[in-house]
Parts: sequence; C-alpha cells; structure tokens
Amino acid sequence: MALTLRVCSSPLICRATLATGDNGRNHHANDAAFIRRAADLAEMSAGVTSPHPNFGCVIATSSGKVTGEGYLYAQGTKPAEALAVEAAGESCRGSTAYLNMEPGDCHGDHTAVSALVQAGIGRVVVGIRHPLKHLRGSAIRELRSHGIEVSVLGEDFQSKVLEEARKSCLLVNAPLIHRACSRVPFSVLKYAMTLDGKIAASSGHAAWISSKLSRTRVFELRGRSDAVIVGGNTVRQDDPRLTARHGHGHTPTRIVMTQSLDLPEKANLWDVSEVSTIVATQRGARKSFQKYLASKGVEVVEFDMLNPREVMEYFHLRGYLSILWECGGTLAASAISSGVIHKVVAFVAPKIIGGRQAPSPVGDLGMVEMTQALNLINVCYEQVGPDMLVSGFLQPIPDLLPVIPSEDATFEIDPSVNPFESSIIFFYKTWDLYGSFSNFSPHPIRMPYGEENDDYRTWSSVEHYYQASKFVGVENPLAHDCVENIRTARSPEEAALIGRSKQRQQPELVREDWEDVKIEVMYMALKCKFSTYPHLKSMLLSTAGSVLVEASPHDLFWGGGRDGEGLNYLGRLLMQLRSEYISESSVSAENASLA
Ligand SMILES: NC(=O)C1=CN([C@@H]2O[C@H](COP(=O)(O)OP(=O)(O)OC[C@H]3O[C@@H](n4cnc5c(N)ncnc54)[C@H](OP(=O)(O)O)[C@@H]3O)[C@@H](O)[C@H]2O)C=CC1
Ligand SMILES: Nc1c(N[C@@H]2O[C@H](COP(=O)(O)O)[C@@H](O)[C@H]2O)[nH]c(=O)[nH]c1=O
Repeated sequence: MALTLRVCSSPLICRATLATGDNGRNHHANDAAFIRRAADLAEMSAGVTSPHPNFGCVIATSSGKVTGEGYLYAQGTKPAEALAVEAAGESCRGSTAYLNMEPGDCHGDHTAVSALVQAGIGRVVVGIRHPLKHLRGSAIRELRSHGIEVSVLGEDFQSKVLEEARKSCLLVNAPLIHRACSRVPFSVLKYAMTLDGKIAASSGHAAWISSKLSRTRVFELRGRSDAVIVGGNTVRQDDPRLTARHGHGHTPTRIVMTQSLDLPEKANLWDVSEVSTIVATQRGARKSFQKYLASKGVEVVEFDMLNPREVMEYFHLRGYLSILWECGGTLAASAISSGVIHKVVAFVAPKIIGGRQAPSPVGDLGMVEMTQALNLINVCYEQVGPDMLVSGFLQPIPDLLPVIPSEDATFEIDPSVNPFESSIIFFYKTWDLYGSFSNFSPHPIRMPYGEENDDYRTWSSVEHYYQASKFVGVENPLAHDCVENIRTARSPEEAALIGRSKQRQQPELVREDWEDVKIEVMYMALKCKFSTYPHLKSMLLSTAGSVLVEASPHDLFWGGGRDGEGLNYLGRLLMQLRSEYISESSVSAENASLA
C-alpha cells in the first residue's frame, strides 16, 4: 500500500485547520477537534490492525494549521505518529501532536515516541491512555521525560467538548477496551428486520430483507471483525457464505455454534479455500460428522457446556478482539442473556412480511414487563438507502480513567502518596479492617434536607443521604415520598435498595442533573462524615501514602471492580478528602509556628 494512502493529503488538512482563540474555551475546542480527527483517522485502521489498537495522529502548528496526519495501516507497519511526522516535516518543531490513544510499547518498540521526540514536537495531547495495564502510562511518562508537555483528556483538562472527543477515542477502540476489561471479545449483534420486526418469513426464507447498500455495509462490518458467528439453524436455512465482499479489509473467520451438529454435508461454510471455518459444538456430538468436517479442513472445537459465554471466553484466549453475531433470534437471545453482546446493529427495512410464526431478531429473554427492557446507550440512527440503521451499545464502554490511579494521577489526587511505592488499601464490607470507609458504615450525618439548605436532618448513613439525593428537588410528590422513605429506611442496605430500584423503575423521579452532581453529593456527604467523627478522620489520615480502593466487584463506578476495571470513585474521593485534611493540617501547623 502506498504511503500516500495512509497520510492524508492537503484538502483534508485545510478542512481540519481551525482558528485558534486565546481563551481556554477555544483551546479546548481546537484540542477537541484535532483529537476527534485523530479518532477518525484511527477508524481507517479498523479491521486491519487487530489485535492491535487503531491509532491515528494529527500534527498541528500553534496557529491551528494541520501539517501532517497518519494512521496505523496494519500490524507491523509504521506507527501513525511516524507517518504524521514524515508528512509534517520541519513544521513539527514546536507543534502539537494529537493522538487518539497513547502509543503502546510493543516488544520494546519505541518508534512512535521516538518519532515525536526527534521531530521536536512541543506538546502532545492524548485522547485516552493505553487500555492494557502493562502499557498504560509508559509512553506518556517517556514523552514527559523528554520535556514534552503531555495532556491527557479527562485527566489534565476537562470540558464538555473534550469529553465528546474523548468518547470518540473510546469508540474507535471499543473492542480493545472491552477485551482488556472483560475477558471476552467485543461482540456486535447485527440483524436485518422488516418494519414488523421479522428476520425471515414464516417459511424461514430471508433473502433479502435489507437493501443491497445495507448488505454492503454488512460486508464492511465483517471486514472489521475477527469472526462472524451463526447458529446451526441459520446454516441449515440460509447456507450462508459470511464473507466480506466489499473489496477491501480482511475476511473474518466463520464460526458456527451447534449443539446437535446436525448440519448439512454440503454447505458454503465448509469451503475453506479462502476463509477458515470453526464449528463449536457439544462434546461428543456426532463424531463421524466431526471427522467429515475435519476432512474438509473445518476445525471442530468441542465444549463441555456449549454456551455463548464459554465460547467467547475460548475465543478471547485465542486472541480474538471483535466478533460479529449474524445468528437468528434463538442464539441471539442466548448470547444477550449471557451478557456477551456489547453492541447491537439493526437494519430496519421498510417492508412488512407478517406471519405469527415468522422469526424475530431476539428470542425469549424471560422478561415480562416493559420496564425490564434493555435500553441501548449511545444510540445512532442512519439512513442507508431505503433502510434505517439503528445501532447502540448494550453495555457502556468501560472508562479508562485508571482505577487504581496511575502514578501521575495518584500524585495529583493526593501528593502524600509516594507514586512509586504506594501500597493499596482495599475496603468494602463494614466489618473489614477499614470498613468504616464504606458508605454503609453506621455513622449518622447531619446534612440538608431537600433543597432547603438551612433545614438540616440526620441521615443514618452516607448511603441514606446519597440515595435520597437522587430524588431531591423533583416536582413530583412521589419523588418527595422517595426521599422520606429512604431517609427513614432501617438500614443502609434498605436505603440502597429503595434508591436503586426506584431509579430503575421510575427514572422520571430522578433529578435531571443527577449524573452531573452525584460525585459532588458524595463528596459533601463523605466530608461531613469524616469531619463529624474524629476517629474516622484519624483513620483516614493514617492511610496517607496508600491508594484507597473500594473493592466492590460489581459497582464499576464507585468501586474498583473484580479485576480493577471499575472507576473506584469512592476510593478517589476519600483520597481527595485525605489530601484536603493533610494540607489543612500543614497550613495550621505553619500558622502555629508563625504565631
Ligand atoms: N435477517 C437476519 O438478519 C437473519 C435472519 N436469519 C434467519 O433466522 C432464521 C433462523 O433463526 P434461529 O433458528 O433463531 O437460528 P440461530 O442462528 O439462532 O440458530 C439456532 C441454533 O443455534 C445453535 N445453538 C448452539 N448453542 C446455542 C445456545 N446456547 N443457545 C441457542 N442456540 C444455540 C443450535 O443449533 P443446533 O440446532 O444445530 O444444535 C440452535 O438450534 C432463519 O430463517 C434465517 O434465515 C438468521 C440470521 C440473520
Ligand atoms: N437476510 C439478511 C441477512 N442475513 C444474514 O446474512 C447471512 C447471509 O450472508 P451471505 O451468505 O454472506 O450473503 C445469513 O445467513 C444471515 O446471517 N443479513 C442482512 O444484512 N440482510 C438480510 O436481508
């Protein structure tokens, strides 16, 4: 592939040129725009770099003129940063390099960092840190050690536009991030359905529901995936090929999940001359047919328990990063129930086929009330020819702000922590050694009731106050009842149960700005608790130098998660509070010595 295809040419450069204002907002807008551009460039590597990340790099002068761009073309090719530096030439000196992701130092390869250093880049803006723990932070540290100013979005500066830009960086490497956090590959369930919600006629005939244009998009999706999966029934009904036929990108492995192995002898998927096929089946199923498939070059993998999670864990171990599920509703329901589907991509065709028995995209999930429905997040709508493409995530992309904060971040949160020798103190249940740090600890606090700041009430625990705050200020008597029910709940567990279930069942009762204010609410409650009880404050101060982590395996926002994938906001706030206390005491010690 010619270099020119990888390095963007001048019209793009002109379009990306931005006016630089001298106030912070303009700087943020420029930084955000260039980071988004880097993410767009990285998008061009999708499907060819797996299992490596998708990297893009933009180099812009201090006046906001883009002079070089590049993206990683494939595994083992020149890094995006080196390509962008080559394109920008002399103009690199003192310019800013925008990277959607911190470069990874694979096998001691420092090419990306060296390219930026040698070119004389003055500043580097990074969208997200590298998601893999052993690489996270290394390149950033190295760049800083060369005197380059490095800013990481969400850590070194924050604003709404930057948050949007950061999101685009998370999206472009969603498969890698999910894989890093969840031990299964990133899975997308894709289907085409009629306007009346059918994926085939009652006869099982399904060719075609979506338009040719939509089907070309499916080829592209396949080209970005490491494998495409179908169930046994789809093989029997459709005899699919499951190849990417849009002319570029790679072709994914085809995987069939079948319990019975009752599959036809002749099938397009058994032709492995161009693409391989793996059949995942139940241990011991139709041994003679297994032999037959093996003779055709089809790999058969037996599972003791053939279910989507086991199969995904297996393919994770084989190094697969992203999987496209193109099965029917039976297997789709099983995959969703096992929690392995991360994203849904649905092509909706303006056609009606009817039929009581006609299959639908997702079989039985055991849900009986609409309130149980799974709500997609980050939903996008796009018209593709006559069809509507609706896509969204079933699971949020894990945030990468480091759980146990990185050395730099730890130091920022609490300078008393020795970034190189910090120990970690885990707390979770109230009976643990540091159980008093838990929000469920029985330490009543006096905090304002509702929006009336002078109406102080006693709350039996931080959890009582935190849960009730979700419903404060909402003009609905039911919201008011929630606050009172939570305040008078007999235990923190009961308060949490009421707060969480009401939030899920009646989201309209939750204050609109809750997501924006919840961290502040928690901080105020913690501050009140630790200031009210001197022995708790002493205990918190006694942990100086250690990283605090709430060891909740399931709360990925306040807790650290099972494998460190959680955001640990409770631990962070406690460290922040500790830091505040430490600086207060050093100021008062200084004043005392002056007096
Ligand atoms: N419009 C569209 O986008 C699509 C339409 N279709 C249509 O859907 C219909 C087929 O739908 P459907 O029957 O739901 O097909 P599936 O692709 O969901 O296949 C179901 C089969 O998957 C196998 N399987 C293996 N493990 C599991 C598990 N844990 N849970 C569930 N199934 C498992 C079984 O195969 P086995 O019986 O061999 O043991 C099962 O019968 C066809 O008419 C096809 O044309 C299919 C895909 C996409
Ligand atoms: N019917 C239908 C789809 N069906 C899916 O595509 C598979 C066939 O792929 P191939 O043999 O490679 O062309 C089929 O088995 C099923 O998984 N997909 C769509 O985008 N639109 C459609 O209308």
